[in-house]
Amino acid sequence: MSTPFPTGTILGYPRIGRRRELKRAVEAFWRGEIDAPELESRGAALRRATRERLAELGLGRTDASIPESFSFYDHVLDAAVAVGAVPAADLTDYFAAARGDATRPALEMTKWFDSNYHYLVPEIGPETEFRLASTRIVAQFEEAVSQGFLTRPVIVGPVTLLALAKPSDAAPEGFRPLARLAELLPVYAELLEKLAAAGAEWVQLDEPALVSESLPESADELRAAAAAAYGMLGRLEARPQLFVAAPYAALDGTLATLAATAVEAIGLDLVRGAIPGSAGAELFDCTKDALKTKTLVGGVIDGHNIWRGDLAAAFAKLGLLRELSPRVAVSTSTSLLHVPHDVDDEPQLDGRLASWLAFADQKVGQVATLAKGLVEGASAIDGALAQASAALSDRFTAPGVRVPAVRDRLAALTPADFARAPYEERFAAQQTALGLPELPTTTIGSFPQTGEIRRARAALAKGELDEAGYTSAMRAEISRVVSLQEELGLDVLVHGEPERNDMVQYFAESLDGFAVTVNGWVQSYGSRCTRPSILWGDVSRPAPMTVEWSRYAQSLTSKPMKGMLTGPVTILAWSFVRDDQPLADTANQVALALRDEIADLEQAGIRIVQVDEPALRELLPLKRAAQPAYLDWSVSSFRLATGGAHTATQIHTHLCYSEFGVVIDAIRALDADVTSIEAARSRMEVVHDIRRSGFDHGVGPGVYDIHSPRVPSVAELTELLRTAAAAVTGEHQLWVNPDCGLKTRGYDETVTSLRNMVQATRAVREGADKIAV
Ligand SMILES: Nc1nc2c(c(=O)[nH]1)N[C@@H](CNc1ccc(C(=O)N[C@@H](CCC(=O)N[C@@H](CCC(=O)N[C@@H](CCC(=O)O)C(=O)O)C(=O)O)C(=O)O)cc1)CN2
Ligand code: MET
Ligand SMILES: [Zn+2]
Repeated sequence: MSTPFPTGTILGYPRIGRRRELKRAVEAFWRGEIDAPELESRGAALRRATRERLAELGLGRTDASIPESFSFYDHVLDAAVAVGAVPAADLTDYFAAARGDATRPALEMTKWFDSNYHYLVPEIGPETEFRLASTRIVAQFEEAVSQGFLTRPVIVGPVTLLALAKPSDAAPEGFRPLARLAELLPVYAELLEKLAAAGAEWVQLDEPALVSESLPESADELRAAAAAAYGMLGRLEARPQLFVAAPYAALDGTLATLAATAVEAIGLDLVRGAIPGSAGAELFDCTKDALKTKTLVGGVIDGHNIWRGDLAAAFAKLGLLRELSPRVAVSTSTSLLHVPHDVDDEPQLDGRLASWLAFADQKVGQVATLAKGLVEGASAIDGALAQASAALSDRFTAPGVRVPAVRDRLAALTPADFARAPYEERFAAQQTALGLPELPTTTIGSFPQTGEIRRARAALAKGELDEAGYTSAMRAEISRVVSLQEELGLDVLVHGEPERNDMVQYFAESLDGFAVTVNGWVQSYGSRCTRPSILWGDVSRPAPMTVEWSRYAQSLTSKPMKGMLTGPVTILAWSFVRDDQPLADTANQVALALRDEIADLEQAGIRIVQVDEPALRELLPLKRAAQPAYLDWSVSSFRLATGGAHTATQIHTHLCYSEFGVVIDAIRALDADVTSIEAARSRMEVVHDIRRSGFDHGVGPGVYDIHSPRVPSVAELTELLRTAAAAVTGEHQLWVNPDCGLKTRGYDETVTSLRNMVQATRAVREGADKIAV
């Protein structure tokens, strides 16, 4: 008799640690302060604490309900290393693959589905040799066993690993890594056999690629791959039972594909997707029959947001799932990687707001509650369901959630509020107002966030430094950054953003309708974390947010100083957002606050304002049918934010994190006067996309990659600029800038890189007649 699937589980748990212990440990290792054995032992201590905590919160110690989802840096990298696709003999190699070193550049990093988590993109070609190169996950399972746990190892599935990989440099034109599936599967088979031999009852294979319509592979191709993969792995003799999880959206027709294989359990995201067989999610009879033999793991607790939510509705979904199979379990919709650890760890949060929230630990508690309901019947959890419902009603009616003045202002908007004067008119007015040279040089906003800056902010928070002391420290930094830019010869300056802990949290701290956390860290990539703000009520701006810093910065120079704001879509994407009204309405509330800020910046003498929207692509729905509506409201909110700017005020926007192809029309529709865009890692490919799209406003394709400490040479920058200048000709202006903000870089490399950038620009300007037009 094999062990049944646990009645309650989660797809994964935060791995950074309640106090960012993992960040501290890996960064200490990188600095050479601790050695590999010490890092290993700190990792082990964290894993042990996680298992103990999850058991305390109600997951079973020995029923495979605790996921083994630890990673030192990234779970996609872990899977790629395990199958030999990315060579890494030890931890030093492993981090070198992630971050680059003297011998190799870092792997590319990109967004994990529609989240603010970034994974490393493995490079796979016809030459890649797959072999079981690391059994770290087996060792972790054995480590758990030695502590008295029977956990459930979690691995990125073979289809997702290949679908997320990119072709290696050696691959021929048109090659897709998924073509290597047949050679990869035996390695997964070997790993599964080793896990079975170690005593694993269940293994979780994460296959979010199966829900996405935003990958190069078509749904048919992904389905065929899933059929091949789980057909083969299902037929293995000595294997653990397989749980295939499909988080982030509905499985749609791929559910039938998985149902037809021998996998024992299927995880459905029932927060994003409907119950199979319900309206709009039809099921054929043969699939219905096949599902009766599977455990259906209902992801009814939202892993991607922090609301306590409607627990009774979640339980009702499980009831509907039971009509499809006698074996139903409750889970989170996604890994809890996207949420902070514990609401009870936020003493500064308003008690009423806190009662509406569930972070990872509270969500585990919710899973345990619903599991109890599944086993003992609804009456056993009546009280808990009623409490959650009461908190939900309280949330919808509390003061600040619906503010009449904010709502009246939104209701009174007209189409004119979303449009500026025609571009040609703006262009002429701005040329007169700004008098910029050809190929104007600028940066994206932030300068390096030094330890000194962060320490000043920490001292302010602890009361060791007063407001005046903090302001003068930040002003001193702004003044240094302005002098540096003048010395470098840049044309459009920035103040450097030293006063911002984060480009979203900073605004959340000064807007009504938001709350911020103290310990609510969420991993963004590797050791980097953010504390997403909580957007719980109607948004308004009690006072100007950036004006005094910008006014001060402009007072130091006669060159134009860019005002620097974060756009509505990005503020939403990087916060936890209320779910009681359409995102479009929330975005427009944020937009109005930004619109007022732009007016105040103009009053303060600022002639250029940049409104960053790096997350425009991130929030794009995974399902095609939902994309047009998203693009419509996201573009509108940006236009509302910027639509009040004077004709002579130049509006810039900035986007990063690649794959612009699909959103290029939306970028054009933003109608920003100048758009700076990540391009260096793709060697300016994006410039051609821009040209093909008929984009005719100003554009600044990033000429160097700020995610790497490497300093680009003048020669290489000149070459890139010539490429860009040849592609971007016509009525609009080409701008020269790095890929993104410089906050994660050090000063040494920043200064040299910018110096080279300015020198390359001068070379291209002087040789302008030699550029093909
Ligand atoms: N929200 C968000 N998402 C984003 C980005 C972004 O900038 N913001 N950029 C892209 C890439 N993602 C990134 C995410 C985080 C960081 C990052 O640098 N994070 C910092 C924290 C930034 C922060 O909030 N800093 C605070 C708190 C800093 C801190 O840790 N202070 C120390 C004390 C000070 C000291 O001694 O250093 C402490 O609390 O222990 C501040 O400056 O005030 C980190 O992990 O280290 C960078 C890029 C995409 N998504
Ligand atoms: N203005 C911001 C900065 O320079 C834009 C960053 S986009 C992730 O840091
Ligand atoms: Zn950026």
